[in-house]
Amino acid sequence: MERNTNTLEVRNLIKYFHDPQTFQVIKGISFDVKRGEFLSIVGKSGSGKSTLLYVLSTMDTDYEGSLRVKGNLLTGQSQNQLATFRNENIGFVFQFHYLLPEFSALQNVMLPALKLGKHPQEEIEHRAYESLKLLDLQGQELKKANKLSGGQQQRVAIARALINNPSVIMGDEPTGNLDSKNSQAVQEIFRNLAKEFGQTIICVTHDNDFAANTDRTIEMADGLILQD
Ligand SMILES: Nc1ncnc2c1ncn2[C@@H]1O[C@H](COP(=O)(O)OP(=O)(O)OP(=O)(O)O)[C@@H](O)[C@H]1O
Repeated sequence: MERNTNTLEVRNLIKYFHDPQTFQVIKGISFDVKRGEFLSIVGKSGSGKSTLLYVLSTMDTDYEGSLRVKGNLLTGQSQNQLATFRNENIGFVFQFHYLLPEFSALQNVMLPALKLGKHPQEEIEHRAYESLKLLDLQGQELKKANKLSGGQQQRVAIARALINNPSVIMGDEPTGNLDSKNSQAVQEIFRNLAKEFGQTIICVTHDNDFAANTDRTIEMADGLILQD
């Protein structure tokens, strides 16, 4: 697949919240994200970044406009179809990693692939080891998640996001909980994934250094794109 194909296409996206009064939180935005692009989304608190990411991730389906990922029109698909699509194509990394604390790093990473149910357990385990190795977590595989450092836990969360080999990785403040050294390590990992494997990375961040490290930054203000 060529690098200048679009992984993501957003057209005339509008979203309302109705709590307590109806207001337009996303006011009609359109953009494309290319394969292998590392994109950051920045903007003041309340500008609509997380809301946008929820729509892009297909978790929020209550919007107007259209969303295509890898050429598939996702707007209007059923929750079941979207869940399958997400599991196969989109990886998530959050500020708080939501690992299962009593499960090992390896088990945490294997879970999304077991859930997908497309491959035998031994193959999934092998891929989980590979994924953890890629994130420099060799030797930590069998430790319980709650026995790992914050930076290690976040890298386990990234390994988990990678296990199904998603075309798109989305992060909501993925380094928000890390010190600058660990944050830089995570940025480096994302950059390499984009460059080497052509994965498309989209991260909401408050961190200007993080944004400066990405290929492209979309700045949101009041539900619109202020700068791209
Ligand atoms: N579920 C909801 N119901 C009603 N209003 C909401 C809901 N979620 C968010 N909002 C409002 O929508 C606006 C955009 O919120 P959003 O979380 O997208 O902003 P953000 O740019 O991600 O902010 P931050 O940087 O603080 O995380 C805010 O005014 C917020 O109060």
